Amino acid sequence: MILDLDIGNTLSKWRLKDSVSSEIRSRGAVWTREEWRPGADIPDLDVVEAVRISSVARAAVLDDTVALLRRQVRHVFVARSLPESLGVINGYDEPGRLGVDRWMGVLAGYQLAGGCCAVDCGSAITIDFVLPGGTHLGGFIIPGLRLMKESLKLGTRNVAIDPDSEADALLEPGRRTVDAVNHGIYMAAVSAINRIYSEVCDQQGVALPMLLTGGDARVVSRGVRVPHAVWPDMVYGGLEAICPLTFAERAGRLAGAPRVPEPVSLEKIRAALAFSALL
Ligand SMILES: Nc1ncnc2c1ncn2[C@@H]1O[C@H](COP(=O)(O)OP(=O)(O)OP(=O)(O)O)[C@@H](O)[C@H]1O
Ligand SMILES: CC(C)(CO)[C@@H](O)C(=O)NCCC(=O)O
Ligand SMILES: [K+]
Repeated sequence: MILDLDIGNTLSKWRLKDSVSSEIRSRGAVWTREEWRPGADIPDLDVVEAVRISSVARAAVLDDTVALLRRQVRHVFVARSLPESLGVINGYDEPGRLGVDRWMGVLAGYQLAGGCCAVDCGSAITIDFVLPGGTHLGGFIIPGLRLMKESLKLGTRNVAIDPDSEADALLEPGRRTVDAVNHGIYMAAVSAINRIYSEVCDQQGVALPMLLTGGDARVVSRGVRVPHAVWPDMVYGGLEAICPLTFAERAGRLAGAPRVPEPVSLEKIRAALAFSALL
């Protein structure tokens, strides 16, 4: 079995992948904390022959995790943000400072779609761009839905947006605090994503497919007007691409990859942008 780990600021997500059939056998998430201890909600390491890790947690958390895993697993691969990988040139002035989860998303997106806009809706919402030739332009970082809500301190932090809510209902003015906050932060997130996408496609003169991932991807997806696909395993896709282990991975097949969405024409994007500029 291969253990893939995506250690975020809030949650550490894991999945177990069969190294022969490439099937995903199980998955889970635990709070990111001081030490990653096998327990009830963590897979049995005895069956694991290789681990691949993407971590944006503090260095000490990663070091402890790696030390613990190395005692029981032979191959432990830790992904890093590099100046160039798999034909993608990292757009950061200091490439190592780009969050490795973003780098994994960009590599997966490029492998699947060529140029694309990779959006990760987690603790933060990150919006990254890579052009068809492999130039990563950099991106945008805004607070995620939960962070936005917590920062308001209106006693609404425990009432999450119902992931099954209709996007249209979320766009109505709220008539109580919890709705005003939930609808407000939702609008802030989706309108930022729509606008940033249009601005960058306009600047670059190219209509790019959009891919969405992260804990809030499903609910955000309902409000994003730009054609896009949700790819829950996009960060894992980057790990598969950069450190292929199974037969399918070596052949370039990324687990759970969606169909590449067809972007609308650049003319339409520009027309929408020109219209918003008038408002
Ligand atoms: N069980 C859960 N616990 C906490 N957050 C959850 C849960 N389920 C969904 N979420 C949502 O997912 C978001 C967290 O995103 P994600 O799962 O991608 O991990 P993260 O560790 O916070 O992200 P990052 O990698 O950006 O640090 C939160 O904003 C929250 O709204
Ligand atoms: C932005 C987050 C928190 C998103 O998970 C992560 O990618 C990170 O810590 N990045 C480092 C800063 C940067 O990417 O510029
Ligand atoms: K993330």
